Amino acid sequence: MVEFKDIHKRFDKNDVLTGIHLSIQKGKTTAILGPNGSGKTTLIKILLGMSHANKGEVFVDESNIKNNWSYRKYIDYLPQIANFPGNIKVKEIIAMIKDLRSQPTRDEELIEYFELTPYLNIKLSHLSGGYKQKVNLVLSLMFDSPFIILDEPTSGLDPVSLIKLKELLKKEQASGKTILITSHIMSFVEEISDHISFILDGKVYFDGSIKELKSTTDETHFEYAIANLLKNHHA
Ligand SMILES: Nc1ncnc2c1ncn2[C@@H]1O[C@H](COP(=O)(O)OP(=O)(O)OP(=O)(O)O)[C@@H](O)[C@H]1O
Repeated sequence: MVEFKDIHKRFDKNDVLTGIHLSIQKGKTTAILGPNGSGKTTLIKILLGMSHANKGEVFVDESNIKNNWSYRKYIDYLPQIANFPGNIKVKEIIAMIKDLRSQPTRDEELIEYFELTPYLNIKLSHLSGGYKQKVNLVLSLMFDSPFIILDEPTSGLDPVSLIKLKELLKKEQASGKTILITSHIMSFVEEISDHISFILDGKVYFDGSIKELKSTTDETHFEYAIANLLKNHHA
């Protein structure tokens, strides 16, 4: 569904991505993992056209994104940091985002699901980090698109909300959606991902299933398998 071919990205003298080759399969959940600053968000932004690669190409459904941006309306995107103006109320930001894309939405269902009804008249700047993230999730998922990209969706969520998010994503998976996530919460990644792509030093260092990762690293625990990748790389 998505093919990254030899993606290079530099910020000044910082070579962040130095030849990323990666496929994202339709109907599967892929986790892009890697240490802080390894370029996960940058790669997502390149896919969304929010950042441009210095070299390389991205194909969505075999079409080069340079020539065709229409795929973006089939993507729901949760940014790592959503910068919404603080003086806007929750219900107002939801209405504004709805207006931007005149498509059917399931905002009411999601507001109820994340128990946001009592917060609809509260200004965004008055919300706690976890509630801001829940609003962010409603805004990102309300269009019910077939491809979901979630950059650190677990950020700030308490254990109950995290379970709710996992259950929601499992429903999305069952309905055949393609999901791309980044997260540093390994238990979350292990529970919902079919495929792991681990970025290190600008390249894809491991690409495969969790089972393959465990057998490659000879570790039975996912978190240790990831740590093992890093340890062996730096050994
Ligand atoms: N607009 C920018 N200008 C300059 N440098 C940038 C810019 N965006 C990202 N970078 C740099 O690119 C590198 C990769 O950043 P990115 O946010 O993609 O990493 P990440 O893997 O998502 O990190 P994290 O796990 O901490 O969220 C970092 O060194 C970051 O400082």
